[in-house]
Amino acid sequence: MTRPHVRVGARKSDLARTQAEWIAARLEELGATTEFVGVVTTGDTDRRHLTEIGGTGIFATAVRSELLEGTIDVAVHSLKDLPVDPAPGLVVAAIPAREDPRDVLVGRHLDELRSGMRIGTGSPRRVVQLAHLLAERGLEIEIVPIRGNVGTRIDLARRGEVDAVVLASAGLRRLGILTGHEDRTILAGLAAESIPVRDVLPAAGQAALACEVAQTADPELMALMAALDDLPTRLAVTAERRFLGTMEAGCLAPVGAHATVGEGLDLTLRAVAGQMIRSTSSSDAGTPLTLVEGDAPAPDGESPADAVGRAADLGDRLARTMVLRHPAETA
Ligand SMILES: NCc1[nH]cc(CCC(=O)O)c1CC(=O)O
Repeated sequence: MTRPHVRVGARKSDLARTQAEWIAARLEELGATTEFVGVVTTGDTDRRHLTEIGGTGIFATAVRSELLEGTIDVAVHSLKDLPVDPAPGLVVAAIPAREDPRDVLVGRHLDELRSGMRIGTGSPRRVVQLAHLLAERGLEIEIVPIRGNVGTRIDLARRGEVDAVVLASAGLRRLGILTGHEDRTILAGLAAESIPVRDVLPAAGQAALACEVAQTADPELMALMAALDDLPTRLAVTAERRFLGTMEAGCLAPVGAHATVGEGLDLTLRAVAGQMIRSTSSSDAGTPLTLVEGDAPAPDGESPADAVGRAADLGDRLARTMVLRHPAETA
């Protein structure tokens, strides 16, 4: 029998390529041969701020077209960058076990932050939660909009253009920049500290990968995908993404959502929504944050498909609670 050959496509950034290579390595362990196909996306060529380019899925769209055209067999995405609405003709066939879902402050440890410092982040979700956290600690810190890939953002802190930046732990770990399990550490010569999820909730799907294939993919490829799928991760991200979907919030909305999966696949979901901040100082953090939390215990003898349904219902239910409690526009 010949080994299946899988063309694995992703964006061309270092992180996207590393993630695709990780998936390719898993597929090779399962007996496949693989090749990497790099795809250039609008998000990579347009230097404007992401909130200005607008639209969701600017990173995913180009990679998805390659799938639909049949030039690649599997698209590897960061799940948090993948629009919640399914793409016609495509299916997320595998969600492997998630990495550390937390954000990391790079440049200063949390207790080294002082009024007058500047923190760089382009994410509205991070802005609203950091502003709130810093104001609570009596700090007046300017939050500066930045963007760029992981290396570019770390360099801003290294060169002192900002005192610290905020990055996803998962990206840093996948790139091998962050290692070890201490919450406070040194990374590439800079202070770094993982921010507890109770202080800054991650983006829905953060730290998880999504392997997307054509609905018409052959059974052999589908079997490989099934072997990569991790049910606890799928349940957690299903709850988080359904929350986002029901809120009608995109990946650029100031919304965080994080689900944990306990013994026997019991689920807990916590989510936060802020309001679009126009000012960028943490002293003006009068913007209300609304927090909601809910759980969905697993019944005995539940099938995996029913568990996914339960996760989706939890996300849906919590989003409805959020919409009732949260005052104004969140998108
Ligand atoms: N927004 C871009 C992006 N998309 C996925 C990751 C990293 C890892 C992940 O969440 O899977 C990052 C970088 C970051 O937010 O620092």
